[in-house]
Amino acid sequence: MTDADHARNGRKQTDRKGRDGTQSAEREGTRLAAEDVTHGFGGGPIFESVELAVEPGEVLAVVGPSGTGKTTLLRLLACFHPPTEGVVSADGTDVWTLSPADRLAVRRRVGMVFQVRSLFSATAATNAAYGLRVRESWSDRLRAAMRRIVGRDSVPEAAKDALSTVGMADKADRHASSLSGGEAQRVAIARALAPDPDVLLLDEPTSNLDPRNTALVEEAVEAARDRGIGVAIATHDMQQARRVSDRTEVLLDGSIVECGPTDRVFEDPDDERTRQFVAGELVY
Ligand SMILES: Nc1ncnc2c1ncn2[C@@H]1O[C@H](COP(=O)(O)OP(=O)(O)OP(=O)(O)O)[C@@H](O)[C@H]1O
Repeated sequence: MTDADHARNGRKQTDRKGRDGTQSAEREGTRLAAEDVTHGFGGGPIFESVELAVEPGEVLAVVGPSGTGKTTLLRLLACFHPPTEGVVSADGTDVWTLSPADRLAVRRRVGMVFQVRSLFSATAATNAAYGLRVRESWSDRLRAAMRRIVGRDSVPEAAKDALSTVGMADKADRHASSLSGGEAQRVAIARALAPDPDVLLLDEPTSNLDPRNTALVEEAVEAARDRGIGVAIATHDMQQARRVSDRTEVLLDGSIVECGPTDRVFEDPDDERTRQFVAGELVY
């Protein structure tokens, strides 16, 4: 079965309605894929021949123990650097054959939230609006700078919406340094969501978060999917993968050992190592 077949089979049979009951706006989206990708850092490959695709309006979980290369894979999908071998493509085009300007345009359709929290020293609202500001033209940026100087700076609606999505609207004016770890992570997700990306890449978004913050982050993932965004979430938390994802890929021992609809991967895995990993019997 091809990866695209897995994608179609794996897509959950939920209707694509938003939390307010309205149908999400149809968007074309971007299909981001790793095609036969091998990557290493000079000392042999970390993983080999990885096939993976983030489909619009779908949540893909990439699961595996610590150190298997989940972060590396997300960074390759985010076009941070080229793979040692193979292709990272956006809608079928090898991103590393594009001009730097065209590749930047692809990168701007991708939001990434890193495992290490990385808010700027500013308010939650300013952080959430950051991605919008860097996409503005120079003249718009100049006007925004003038508004800040004269104290008439306003928070863009998209940043407010994104903060609402992660349940942080009431803390928009709080400085990043005063936020709890869970709140800061939710603002980081708002920052990635505000520019309305086609693809959202989340690296262990809830490691070290309490159940309430974890639930809010998972709700934001669902809201993103409802808007037609393709989400890839790297996690070592199998239960989280089961809760939020339509499709799961298991990265073990340097390759994808399992790929398919999440329910199937959990209930009837093809690979014995997946069964052991899911059952918590495989200890790394
Ligand atoms: N820039 C780098 N240079 C050299 N080795 C690296 C680099 N980045 C990652 N690695 C190595 O690649 C392997 C995979 O790391 P990666 O962070 O992708 O794994 P992971 O599955 O995301 O782990 P975790 O769940 O702990 O974050 C590790 O052995 C790591 O030490």
